[in-house]
Amino acid sequence: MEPVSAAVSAVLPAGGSGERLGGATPKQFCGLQGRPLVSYAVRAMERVSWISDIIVVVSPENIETMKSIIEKYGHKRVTVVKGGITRHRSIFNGLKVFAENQSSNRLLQKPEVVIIHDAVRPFVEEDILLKVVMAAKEHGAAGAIRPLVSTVIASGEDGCLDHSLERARYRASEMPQAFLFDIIYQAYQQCTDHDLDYGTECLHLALKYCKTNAKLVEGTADLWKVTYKRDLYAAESIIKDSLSQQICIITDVKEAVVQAGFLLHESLKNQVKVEAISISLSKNDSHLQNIFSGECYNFLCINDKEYATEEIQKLVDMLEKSNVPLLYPVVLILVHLNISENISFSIGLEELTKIKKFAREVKKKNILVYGLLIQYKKFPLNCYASGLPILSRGGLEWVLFS
Ligand SMILES: Nc1ccn([C@@H]2O[C@H](COP(=O)(O)OP(=O)(O)OP(=O)(O)O)[C@@H](O)[C@H]2O)c(=O)n1
Ligand SMILES: O=C(CO)[C@H](O)[C@H](O)COP(=O)(O)O
Repeated sequence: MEPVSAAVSAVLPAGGSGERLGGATPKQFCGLQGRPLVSYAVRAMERVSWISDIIVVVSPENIETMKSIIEKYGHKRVTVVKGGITRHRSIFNGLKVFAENQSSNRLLQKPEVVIIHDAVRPFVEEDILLKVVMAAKEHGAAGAIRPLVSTVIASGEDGCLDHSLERARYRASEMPQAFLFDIIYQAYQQCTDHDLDYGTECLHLALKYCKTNAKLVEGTADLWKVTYKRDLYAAESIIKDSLSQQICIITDVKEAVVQAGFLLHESLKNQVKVEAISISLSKNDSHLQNIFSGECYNFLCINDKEYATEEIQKLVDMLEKSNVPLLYPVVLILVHLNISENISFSIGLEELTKIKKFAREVKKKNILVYGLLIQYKKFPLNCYASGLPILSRGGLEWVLFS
């Protein structure tokens, strides 16, 4: 991705009470797949290397909750700031940490561009962040927009239709938005109490107080804001869907095994997102921990060892130690690679029975273990395994065995 030549930080307002969603827990702290909604938004920002500081603004009673979320999910570069009674007041508090010395927070380096993004919009990608930041650098302000779903109408005092807007001419203002820091900060400083208490649009403040016409950037459909209960269900389905599309390939250090990992990556990459190809299970501890905490639930463990159960046991132990919530089944595919010239598959019946027993055991913990035998040759071979499904692609031939 194109490097960003500006200091960029982000403010995530998360200080609301989620009245429209209802329930005792504000929506930003509701768990989706065991992880609070706000943590997804923080992670989306954190993954972007060119964002320096991430300010999360929460109501005073939720400061400790937010700090424990940061601790639990290992969030980095995050500062928690006390919110206000409205969204605009919360955002203003977030911006102040870059411009004014606060008693409870150290002064952070003022960015050239600041991103403002609701903490309840978890699916923001680097691509759209980059677009709004670049547009803000050029125009002073920018925000993501979407086509309107419904037509906007105005009702008269009698409760009857007064007029309706031509839908094609209007857009829904979404997030992320980005601003030259000085513009948005000056705008907030000039705001009236009425703006701070009733305003809903940051882009409008930049226009009203700094004469800055924001550039509007077409956003993706999943930038919508979790507002009602149904949105939580929708967000959870999107998360589940994306988890099922991610896979981590773990290989042994041997060249042929690593090569097979890359070949599998090649053949899988159009269908799934390959998170990482990690070499060696034991040596890459912290690398794997990151993958676990990034909530990858599918693993392909390739090796050519005769006793592969030990390898998969190691992975299960690491997974359990990582405390990743196993609410969603983890799928471990143990690939036994036969790179020898021997045509018959080299896994013994004893080892096979052991793997099957192991698979039955870990299934109780919501970990599903499957085994795959792959005959790895430069040319197609005849596979010998009666009654078992056989797939073949290029120099790989594989047989599902568990
Ligand atoms: N005093 C407030 C109010 C809102 N927000 C944040 O602004 C974002 C968008 O606001 P909205 O969806 O309206 O959240 P709530 O105010 O919590 O929802 P509701 O209007 O249904 O009460 C949310 O991340 C919310 O936590 C905030 O930081 N401080
Ligand atoms: O819609 C918006 C565009 O600026 C904001 O993202 C914000 O979510 C509006 O907040 P509220 O729902 O409280 O009016």
